[in-house]
Amino acid sequence: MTRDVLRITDLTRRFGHTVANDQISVRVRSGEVVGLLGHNGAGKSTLVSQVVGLLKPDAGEIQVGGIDAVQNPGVARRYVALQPQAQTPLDGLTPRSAIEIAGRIRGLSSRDARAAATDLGEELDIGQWMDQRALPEGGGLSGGIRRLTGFAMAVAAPIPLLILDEPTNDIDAMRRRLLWDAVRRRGDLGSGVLLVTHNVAEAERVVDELVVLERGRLVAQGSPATLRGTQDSDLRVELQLIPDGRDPSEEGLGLPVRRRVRTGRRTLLTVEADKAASAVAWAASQHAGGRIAGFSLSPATLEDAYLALTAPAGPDARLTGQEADHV
Ligand SMILES: Nc1ncnc2c1ncn2[C@@H]1O[C@H](COP(=O)(O)OP(=O)(O)OP(=O)(O)O)[C@@H](O)[C@H]1O
Repeated sequence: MTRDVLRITDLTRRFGHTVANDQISVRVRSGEVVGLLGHNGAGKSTLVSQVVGLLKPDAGEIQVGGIDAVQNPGVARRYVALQPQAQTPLDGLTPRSAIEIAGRIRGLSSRDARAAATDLGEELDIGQWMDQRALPEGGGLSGGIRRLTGFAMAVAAPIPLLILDEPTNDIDAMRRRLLWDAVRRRGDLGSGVLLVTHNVAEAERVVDELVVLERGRLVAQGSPATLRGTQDSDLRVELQLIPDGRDPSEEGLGLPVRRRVRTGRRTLLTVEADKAASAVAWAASQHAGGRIAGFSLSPATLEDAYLALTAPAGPDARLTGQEADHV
């Protein structure tokens, strides 16, 4: 039976006049990967810092593995492993020794810690750097290898709750894929995973649930399919706008559009599959008339929905949100 390894209820934290977390409720069950999304300053790190006892909430509750983490942060901390957003300090250590130390701190025997380090070196394809020493000021090991070592340290021993804060920063595309697989595997092995990321497109493939924060508030929560808010058959028409930035879709296409999101010189239109032919015909005529620079058709993605959910308000907004239902 799955159980909650993290239960956050009405969590509120202020810094002066800034409400960094405003009555946020989130749960993570064992075996579940929950993505925490939000733009810079949305309140993600503030939430994580409170879960691991680095900050005290102004109000609300945090339970980690059934322990009250606000009243007993030291006890709750035993149930959590955190890979922080900042690089883990490694100077003077090799990845192998750092991972072994992390495993020993988490209660593994020296033999099991050695085996865990070797296995993680293979899983993340960092075997060739495992015995290379990290030197001061970023010497000895690249940022990506340091980041992967930080991940391996967090997962060196099984843990009920794993918190990963931007684990894919600095990592090349091939190893990023290995890392996402490794994250999913930790969930499948029974950990609850809270994954803080900006990488919506890649996270979509590994998360069970998503929580979206925007300026301290929880603005959406649910499975990727729910948040996409569209049918699987829906399609996305992407318009590349001409340099003067005019968007002819603002004047209407003459057909229903589920969602319209503008980012810079790009507009993303989500349309039902049976309207795709009309939408493409419209886009082709706009292109032929020189009113757009180009267009493409592809499946609707979670990223489009995320951009719409977190669109800034106001007349100067560069994004147009979900209220643009029919254009
Ligand atoms: N120690 C602090 N003192 C004052 N304000 C703070 C402090 N920590 C965070 N804030 C403010 O709280 C808000 C949320 O910040 P937080 O770091 O939690 O966002 P975030 O979603 O983690 O951002 P990022 O993606 O950039 O890491 C921001 O407005 C930030 O300026």
